Amino acid sequence: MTIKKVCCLGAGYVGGPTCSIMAYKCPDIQVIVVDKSKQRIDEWNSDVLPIYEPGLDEVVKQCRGKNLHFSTEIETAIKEADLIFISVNTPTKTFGYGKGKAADLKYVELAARDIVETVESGFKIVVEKSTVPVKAAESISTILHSKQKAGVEFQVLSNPEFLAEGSAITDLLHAERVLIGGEQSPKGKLAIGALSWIYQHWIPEEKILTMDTWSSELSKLAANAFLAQRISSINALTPLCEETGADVSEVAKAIGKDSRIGSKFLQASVGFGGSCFQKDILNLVYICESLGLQEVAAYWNSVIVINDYQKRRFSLRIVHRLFNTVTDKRISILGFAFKKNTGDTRESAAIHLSKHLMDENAKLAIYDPKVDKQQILDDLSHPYISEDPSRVARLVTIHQSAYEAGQGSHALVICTEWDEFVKLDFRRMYEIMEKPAFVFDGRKILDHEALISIGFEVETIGKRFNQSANRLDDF
Ligand SMILES: NC(=O)C1=CN([C@@H]2O[C@H](COP(=O)(O)OP(=O)(O)OC[C@H]3O[C@@H](n4cnc5c(N)ncnc54)[C@H](O)[C@@H]3O)[C@@H](O)[C@H]2O)C=CC1
Ligand SMILES: O=C(O)[C@H]1O[C@H](OP(=O)(O)OP(=O)(O)OC[C@H]2O[C@@H](n3ccc(=O)[nH]c3=O)[C@H](O)[C@@H]2O)[C@H](O)[C@@H](O)[C@@H]1O
Repeated sequence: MTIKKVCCLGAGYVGGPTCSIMAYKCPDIQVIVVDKSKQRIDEWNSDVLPIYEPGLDEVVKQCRGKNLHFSTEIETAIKEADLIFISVNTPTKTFGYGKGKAADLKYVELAARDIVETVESGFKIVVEKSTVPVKAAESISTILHSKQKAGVEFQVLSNPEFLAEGSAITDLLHAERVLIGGEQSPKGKLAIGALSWIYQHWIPEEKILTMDTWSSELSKLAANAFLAQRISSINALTPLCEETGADVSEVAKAIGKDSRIGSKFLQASVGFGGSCFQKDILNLVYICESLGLQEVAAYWNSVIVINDYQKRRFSLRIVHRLFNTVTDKRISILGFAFKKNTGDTRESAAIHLSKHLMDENAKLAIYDPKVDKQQILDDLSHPYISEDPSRVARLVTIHQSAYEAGQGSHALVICTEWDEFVKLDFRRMYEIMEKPAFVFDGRKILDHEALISIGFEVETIGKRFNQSANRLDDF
């Protein structure tokens, strides 16, 4: 079967970049990305794309209007497409059964209903790109088949996405693997073959793994759980390092040399953020609990427990080192995105850190090179973060540069590993700060010895400086 038109429901961090690369690599296919949000589609059609992702602008500019289109005409796009990706959001439920853990499949289900109500004829392949609980494809399939019109046939595939924000374009162009799960029937295999054919435009065939739908769905949750587990494992060693005088970077280097462990994803930090790790692990925990697998649920939940502990611990350390009070002290938060090279703040450690410091009445001067002012204010005004949003207006200011944020502050707190923070002129920064001037490096990116020689008091993750231990004793 030949695919001529592809449509994607959801023009977000996954739908947008994935379809842009698909259009770029498959000039013989028309790709239409649709979204319910007119504002988001308008932005995709403008010069300032709704998401920041290195390399994305160039790809979009090259294909947009040729074989890549962004539209709110959802029905038309669904009707005309041979293959439909569902790439909508699957947030953690905030109400009812499974509140705080289970994935909210409302948007996936609504997308499936949009499809079944719109399609009038032909064989349509529906591809679950969103990250979903195991057996979600089965639910989508049930919805599609329950209202299917005569002359219409659906096949549902699972094709989870493994891109990471900030490197999405490289990840998509050079994917280590593409996973396609589907029914092991002749029609299922036909659909798998059709989706595989699209990817084969740029991904070597041996990197395209095909399997049953449930294994594919579980593999996505498992991959994120394993990645997050590595971060929590290295972070769990950081308090030990700080207590004993060991250096977590040395420990990471030593263990990473063992090829069975490997060196990637061992960067200790203030805690992982992002829209998916926590959400997907909570989802896994919920599935385990629903199946009565309490020990397994507790095992995966501990990854989140350590992450929360790490964020809280770092905030406490800031308060402790600033002589146990930060009330009315100006603290510069450098970086608000959950990692560098993205403007995404979802579940960013900076939000939680800011909350803890606001609870202590600190005045926060925040700077991030890619996050909008309004986004920061919205994040901090969220009811989960500030019971009283007027506190945000009183305590938070947003700045245009690190120096502007640093002016008159008692401490710099590095929350995101932006390259520009490494290149700051710290002598200049030292001059404009209150004394003693503190640096809390939550990302371990700065030259700490150089900072100490300038006169800074330095704290970082997983390493104790003798100087700070002495000062703590003095206090
Ligand atoms: N953000 C990431 O880096 C990754 C995300 N994922 C998964 O991909 C899925 C999407 O994530 P994001 O792109 O980050 O979400 P997002 O929130 O950026 O985008 C989702 C979009 O879907 C739209 N939408 C919702 N229902 C719709 C419908 N019925 N028709 C058309 N549009 C609809 C929303 O308006 C929104 O713009 C999630 O399941 C996530 O877990 C997977 C891998 C990476
Ligand atoms: O399902 C998803 O959404 C995606 O989730 C992650 O991608 P992403 O969250 O975009 O970014 P990561 O690079 O994984 O970083 C996540 C968080 O962990 C932190 N991190 C990462 C690596 C590390 O060694 N230490 C560390 O603290 C980052 O700073 C960031 O806050 C996975 O890496 C992707 O494969 C997956 O597709």
